[in-house]
Amino acid sequence: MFRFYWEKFVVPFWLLTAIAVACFVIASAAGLAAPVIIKFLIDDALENTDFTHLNLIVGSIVVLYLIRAVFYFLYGYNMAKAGSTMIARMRAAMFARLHSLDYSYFVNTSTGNIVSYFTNDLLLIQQAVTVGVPDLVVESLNLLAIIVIMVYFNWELALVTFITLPFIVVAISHFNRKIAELGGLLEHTMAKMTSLLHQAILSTMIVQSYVREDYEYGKFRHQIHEAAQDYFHVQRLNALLIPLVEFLAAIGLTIIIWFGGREVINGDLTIGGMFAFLVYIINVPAPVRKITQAFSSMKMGAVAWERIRDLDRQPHTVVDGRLDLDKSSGRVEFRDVSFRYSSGVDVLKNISLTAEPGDVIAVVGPSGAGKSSFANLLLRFYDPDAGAIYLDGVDIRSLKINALRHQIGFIQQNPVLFNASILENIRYGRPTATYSQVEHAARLTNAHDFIKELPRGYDTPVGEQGANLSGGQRQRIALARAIILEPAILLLDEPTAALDGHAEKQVMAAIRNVSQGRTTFIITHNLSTLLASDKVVYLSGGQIAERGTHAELIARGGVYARAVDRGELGIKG
Ligand SMILES: Nc1ncnc2c1ncn2[C@@H]1O[C@H](COP(=O)(O)OP(=O)(O)OP(=O)(O)O)[C@@H](O)[C@H]1O
Repeated sequence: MFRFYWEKFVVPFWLLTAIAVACFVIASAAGLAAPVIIKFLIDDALENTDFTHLNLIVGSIVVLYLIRAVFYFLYGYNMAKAGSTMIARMRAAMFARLHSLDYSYFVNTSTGNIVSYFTNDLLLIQQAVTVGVPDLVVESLNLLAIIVIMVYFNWELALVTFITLPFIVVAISHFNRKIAELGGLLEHTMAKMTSLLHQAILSTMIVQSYVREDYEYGKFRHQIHEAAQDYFHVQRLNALLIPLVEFLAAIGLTIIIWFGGREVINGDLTIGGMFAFLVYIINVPAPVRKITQAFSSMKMGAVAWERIRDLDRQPHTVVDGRLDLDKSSGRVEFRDVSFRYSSGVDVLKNISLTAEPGDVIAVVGPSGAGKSSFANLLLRFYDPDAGAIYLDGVDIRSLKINALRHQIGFIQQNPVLFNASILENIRYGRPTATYSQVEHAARLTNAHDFIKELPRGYDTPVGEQGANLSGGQRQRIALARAIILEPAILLLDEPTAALDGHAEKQVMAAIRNVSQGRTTFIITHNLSTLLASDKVVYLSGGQIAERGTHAELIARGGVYARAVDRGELGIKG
């Protein structure tokens, strides 16, 4: 646990933390000196009715507390600066790491978990470094100083007074351990709640259309109830802890009054000395409580860090290549490619296929045949288990992933648009594109006319997930976004499947425009596309069952023709 804080916090921010500790030592020394001055007040100034002495002592107390206030501020300032910089760096590194992870990680991990790394877990670490670590260091010093001063003043009284100290330590650590355990539960409940909330926001439309608001609310209410219970248990312990510690401290106080009183009566201790003792003992519970709280906060932070490190532990199955590729011709070859997801059977088996530059290849097949997996391999979201895919004769595993993906304009069934203007969405992959380049891309995809009609033209915000636009409009913007990169290859995964007849026609016209001169793989059920393709590849059970033009395949009367006949491929248009 300490290693984490040492490596991530103390070492990188050694100057800030050292200054902070120095400031604290000064502030603490000023605070601890006050009772000594009060002793002089009682024993000298009051005893001798010396007004000058009294004024001097009062003045010193004001100055001491001023010094304490200033240095406490400087201490808090430096700690906060180091803590917030550390968290900002961690957040940035985590975000960068997130985007470098294999696609399969996102398929297999719940979004709520990932969100919770960035929110709840980072918050726990933030609390640990900005409150826990400094408290542990400075309050330990504080406690040590109090003990040393008390022993120095009167070691016998100090020993008697400290009889209650072990009880205070045991009580506090017992309670804090329980609080930390419950805190862990609360953390878990909060992560589940974040996950539910995230899902609820994403699926509002489905929830409302299926009139399942009550059901969703019921699920959420259950989590709220659980979180409230956990929170209540934590607070109940906290509520019990403080009076208990205060009671134990009061016993310490009583001992001082009794034992110290006897010492004063016997003439072995001055009244001022006894008063100073009382002030110190009152100051003991706070550092003890803070030290044990700091321990549990640091423990929770270290556990959160372990959870976050899940991001670092993910293996890279898709390893980046070294070769750059400026402009591809668009010649793609699948050579004997087989692939399976981590668990399960081969979803693609011995796929061999060549696309010459400019070819339009339609990939068809029943649901589950492996069409999207075929696209995933070309984009290197996964790598084949056997065989290889070549671009311009180079194994794509040797290419830099970024260089490969720059050559491919990828369009999905439901395009993802960012909550920004149309302009920003179209030039997402090429932020330096000029307004006229954006407009040119939009004209090619038949999007310019409808964009011009919008109140703010290219500056119109598309809304969350592009909700301000129709499905066909979203798809044409996504096409413009792909085309502005001038990719050699277009990879279209059922681009019109979610559209009605009119929108489908508009998008298909746009696709015809932009596929000119580009190698195009289109997973489709659209008849006109099948008719216009150079080659139809019929996938079935992960294998290429047949290939040829649509007309050839129909004339052949094989599995493809029979599947079309039986309406199994859902071909329309
Ligand atoms: N991430 C995954 N992990 C495990 N299995 C998967 C994963 N994605 C897809 N599969 C399985 O791989 C097989 C092929 O899926 P794929 O999505 O490639 O089919 P498809 O032809 O595109 O289907 P559809 O037309 O329904 O979209 C299916 O059996 C599917 O269940």
